[in-house]
Amino acid sequence: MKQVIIATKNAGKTREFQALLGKRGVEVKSLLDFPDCPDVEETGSTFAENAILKAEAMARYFNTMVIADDSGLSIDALGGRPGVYSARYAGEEKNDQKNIAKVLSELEGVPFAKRTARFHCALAVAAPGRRTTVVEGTCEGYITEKPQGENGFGYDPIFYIPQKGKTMAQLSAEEKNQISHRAKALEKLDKQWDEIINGKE
Ligand SMILES: O=P(O)(O)OP(=O)(O)OP(=O)(O)OC[C@H]1O[C@@H](n2cnc3c(O)ncnc32)[C@H](O)[C@@H]1O
Ligand SMILES: [Mg+2]
Repeated sequence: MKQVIIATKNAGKTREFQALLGKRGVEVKSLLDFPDCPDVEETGSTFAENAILKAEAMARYFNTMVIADDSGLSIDALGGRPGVYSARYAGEEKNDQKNIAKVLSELEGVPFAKRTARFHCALAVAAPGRRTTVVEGTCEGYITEKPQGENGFGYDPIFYIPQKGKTMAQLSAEEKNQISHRAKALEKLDKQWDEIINGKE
């Protein structure tokens, strides 16, 4: 089975890529399999910039093709925050519960109709000697008033999807992988998948 390195240290993302790419006949390694690999500073101001930074740094480090995911939540009533700061919104320790608590307190008193938000995912594919490609996907929803559901990771317990009548964390992994920002971005790579995997320009 062909292997692909996903340049992420996030266990939740890693599980989703294992399912999403498993379906495409690809085995996923993440940076959790390479504990010595360096951290890449996410200094970009967009998801795409950060995905490119992570993908290109890790493609150089491993000297092979890698895919990086930079993602996050944009809340309209907060002017798009937490945005590219989603992972570390409540501090450098990247604590999901604290991030959720901060968002909920900032949204206190905002009525449901004004709690619109979207998840973004930018995927960058980088390989030595090849042009880096970026694709993006989004998923629309509303921020709830309290967390609900145990599945997924990050902000999933407070992200309500009207079409499902559930939060992202109340969906099964399979259901999330049909509608998520990550799944949507990955679908955009499907046309070039053969080239990506086989390393053709
Ligand atoms: O940079 P890597 O190592 O990939 O891991 P990270 O967790 O730091 O990842 P990002 O920099 O892309 O930040 C993404 C954050 O956005 C949130 N997020 C992204 N995708 C999500 C999803 O599918 N469900 C819930 N929250 C998500 C979550 O808080 C993530 O930590
Ligand atoms: Mg990160």
